[in-house]
Order: sequence, then structure tokens, then C-alpha cells
Amino acid sequence: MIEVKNLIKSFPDKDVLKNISAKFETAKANLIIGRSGAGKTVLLKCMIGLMQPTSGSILYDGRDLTKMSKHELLQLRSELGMLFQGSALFDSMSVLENVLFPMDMFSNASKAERIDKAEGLLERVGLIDAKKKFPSEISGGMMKRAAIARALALDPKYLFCDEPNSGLDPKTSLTIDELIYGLTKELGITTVINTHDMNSVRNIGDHIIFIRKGIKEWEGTNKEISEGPETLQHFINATLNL
Ligand SMILES: Nc1ncnc2c1ncn2[C@@H]1O[C@H](COP(=O)(O)OP(=O)(O)OP(=O)(O)O)[C@@H](O)[C@H]1O
Repeated sequence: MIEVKNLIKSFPDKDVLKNISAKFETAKANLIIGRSGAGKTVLLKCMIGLMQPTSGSILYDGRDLTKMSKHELLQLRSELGMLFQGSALFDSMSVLENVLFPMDMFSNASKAERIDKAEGLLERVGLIDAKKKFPSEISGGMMKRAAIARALALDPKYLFCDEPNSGLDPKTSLTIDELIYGLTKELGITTVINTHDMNSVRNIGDHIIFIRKGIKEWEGTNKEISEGPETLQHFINATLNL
């Protein structure tokens, strides 16, 4: 579980995160939602250590990122998987080489073991037949699958996904959501997803953190939204559709 406590992030001209406290639960899809400019990306960047918060703490299963030494931060980084917007695959590498890349950089496993692991992941994301293809030869949804396999190559405990559905049609978005959700359960990882997508909220929103103008407006489950007061549904819908 990741717990954010009293997180404040201010820039010289603006207070962006205004005392946010929230929990991101293990083996769940934790969705950060809110309209553009609400502070979702700044929150995500603080959580992965790319941005220093002004104050507050970020606890990874009890370990406070804001108080870590360089060595502890390096250890934590090895436990984080990242799925970037736009997939961010290396164009000059095949799908298989892209998935091998983090292992070639950071794993002590033998070449045969690394290939075995990469192929297993590609099998799991339904991309084994495309392992020799290059990113320019596959669809956006396939690129996203390859990026998911790559994000999982080093067995992360925590998976961060920034707008995983951006640029995808609704049907492909649903497949990608279901893939991330299935892997979250199978591998027992704490998954954090930054999204605008109301369909994702409905389909995979185990735990939702709704940010508005830098304040945590609401926290709960998709069930609580669908079974809750209509005003809440309207409010969230209206915010995400704007
Ligand atoms: N480095 C920075 N310096 C100053 N202001 C910043 C910086 N980074 C972000 N901001 C401001 O913080 C606010 C929140 O930005 P953020 O990118 O977190 O929004 P968001 O909710 O992720 O929006 P979107 O969904 O469009 O990505 C914005 O007003 C933005 O201009």
C-alpha cells in the first residue's frame, strides 16, 4: 500500500497540491481522477520521486520516500514499474528487445532467463506473435501492451500508469484497462492510474481518488459512485467530461 499524508506542493506562483491525504491499496487499481489542471500529474510525479513535495509524506508500505537516502531511493525505484503516456517504446528496437531492455540494464539473470521472462510476459499480454516487429509496424493498442510487458519486466511491487488510454479507441481502451486490472490482481501489485476516462472509473475503479483544484474532493470505490447519490455521479461525470 502507498499512503500519501498531508501532501503539499507549491510553486512560486501557485499552490498545486493542497494538503492531500489518500491511500493506494495493494492488489487494487487505484485511479486518480480529476479535470485537466487539477494536479493529478504533479501528485504522480511527487509519488514516484520525480518532484519534491513542499511538505508531507509518501509511505511505500511504511517507508517514507521523502526521508530516504540515495541508496534507499535506488532500491525503491527498482520496485516501481512505469507505463508512460504514448507508450515510449524505443523505435529502433523490436517488441522483444523493448521488453528485454530493463532486464539487460538491471537484472543479473542470464540471457536465456531474460529472454524466457520477456517471452512469458509477451505471451501474457497477447503479443508473442509480434515479438520481432518494430513499434512502427504495430497498432497503438499493441504498443501499449508491449509497454505494459516492459513495465513488468523487473517484477515491480508498484505500477504507475499515466493516462493509459490516451489515443486509444473505446474498445481498445477497455482491453487495456482489463489487462492492467487482471495483472494487478494476478501479481498483487499496487497500481496507480492517472486517468480522465469515466469508462475506466466504471470498469476497473477499485479505489478512486478524485482531485479538484489540488484538493482531494472524494475517495471511494466505483460501486460507491454507481450506488451512491446521483449528485455524486453527476458531479464526477461533469468534471471528467469537461
Ligand atoms: N513545474 C511546474 N511549475 C509551475 N507550475 C506547474 C508545474 N508543473 C505543473 N504546474 C501547474 O500545476 C497545475 C496542475 O498541473 P497537472 O499537470 O498536475 O494537472 P493534471 O491534473 O495532470 O492535468 P492534465 O489532466 O491536463 O494532465 C497546473 O496549473 C500546472 O500549470
